[in-house]
Amino acid sequence: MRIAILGGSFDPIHKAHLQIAKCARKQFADEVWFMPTAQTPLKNRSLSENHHRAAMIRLAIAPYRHMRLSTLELERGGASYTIDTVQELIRRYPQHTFYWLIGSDQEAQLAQWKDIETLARLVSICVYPRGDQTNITKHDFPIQQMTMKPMPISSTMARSNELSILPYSVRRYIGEHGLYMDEIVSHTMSEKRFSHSKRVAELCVELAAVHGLDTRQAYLAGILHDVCKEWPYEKARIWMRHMEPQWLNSAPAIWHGFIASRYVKRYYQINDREITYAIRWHVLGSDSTKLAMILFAADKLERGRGYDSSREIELCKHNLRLGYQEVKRQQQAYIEQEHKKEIAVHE
Ligand SMILES: Nc1ncnc2c1ncn2[C@@H]1O[C@H](COP(=O)(O)OP(=O)(O)OP(=O)(O)O)[C@@H](O)[C@H]1O
Ligand SMILES: O=C(O)c1ccc[n+]([C@@H]2O[C@H](COP(=O)([O-])O)[C@@H](O)[C@H]2O)c1
Repeated sequence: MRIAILGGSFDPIHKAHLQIAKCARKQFADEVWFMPTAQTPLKNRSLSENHHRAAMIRLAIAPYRHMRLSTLELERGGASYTIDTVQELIRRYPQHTFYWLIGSDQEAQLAQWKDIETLARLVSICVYPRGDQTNITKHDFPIQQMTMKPMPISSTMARSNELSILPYSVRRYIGEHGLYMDEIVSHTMSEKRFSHSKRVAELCVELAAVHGLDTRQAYLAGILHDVCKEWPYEKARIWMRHMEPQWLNSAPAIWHGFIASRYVKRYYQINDREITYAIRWHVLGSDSTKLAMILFAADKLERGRGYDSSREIELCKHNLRLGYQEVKRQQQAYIEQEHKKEIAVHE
């Protein structure tokens, strides 16, 4: 059989990866195998855990009969040099002919690949166009230029909050496991607010650990709680009108909790009700769940707020309900004051 291999970090797999595989299948290959790297040579970024990247590939290729996942490089570990992989594939499957698929950004780097000339003798290297890149690099070895309608997308874009470039199943997986959330959230807000969100998430984890709660849930609630806070007023109003009409006449300063609880569910596929409930009530406060009390308190008490909150933090650790009530009492006056100001501005 003719087997086309698409190697990559797949952190995460996106729609252009699938498109390359579909084109290869249509153009010449009997099967396309996805080969996630353990460590990608020529890239320094540390990758998400192997099992997550492999699971997302499995989900993305599930609808396609001629696509498979190979975990050969993940199992081998270390730097994933393609020459080592191809030699191993030929040894294991002498009956097959192998082709190596790359995007045109990789073509420009081929001269730096380990033993590239030997590699080019063992497999046909097939280059798919990427974005609007049209330069064709000259090589001393043969390259097949393939055709595909260019798709200017990347895993980096997905990790920067452009989740529509991912198959739906992969989006769901990311939400379910809270992958990339720091990086994604950092692209939705100012640096200052992101630093605040990080500190809230860390304090949520600290308090959750003391009270025996799931620290992963606590971290996600903290990092996501302000994800809609910097939305423009008109955009926030549209969401409130459609999703939360009963709160539309409340102060806009308190909307972002309601909006974020809906938004993280819809856009990030965070379906964990503990998390969405805590986010929903982080501005007004709710003592219905421990996580909601923790997030409310951590938002006000995180250590970068510019005042000494150590007494209240200790109180929250010692007795969460008492700590929460104390913070709520201190915040009540502030919220009422903000409410009055907002009404005055928008009347
Ligand atoms: N939009 C695209 N068009 C064509 N080829 C692509 C595209 N995206 C990725 N590829 C190719 O798929 C292979 C695997 O890519 P990889 O998993 O590193 O994704 P990536 O989007 O480049 O990731 P990152 O943004 O993290 O660098 C590489 O050969 C790459 O050139
Ligand atoms: O073998 C090499 O020297 C080599 C150098 C750079 C990249 N590669 C392979 O190219 C594929 C795409 O890499 P990347 O950086 O786009 O994730 C992946 O399978 C890498 O192992 C291989």
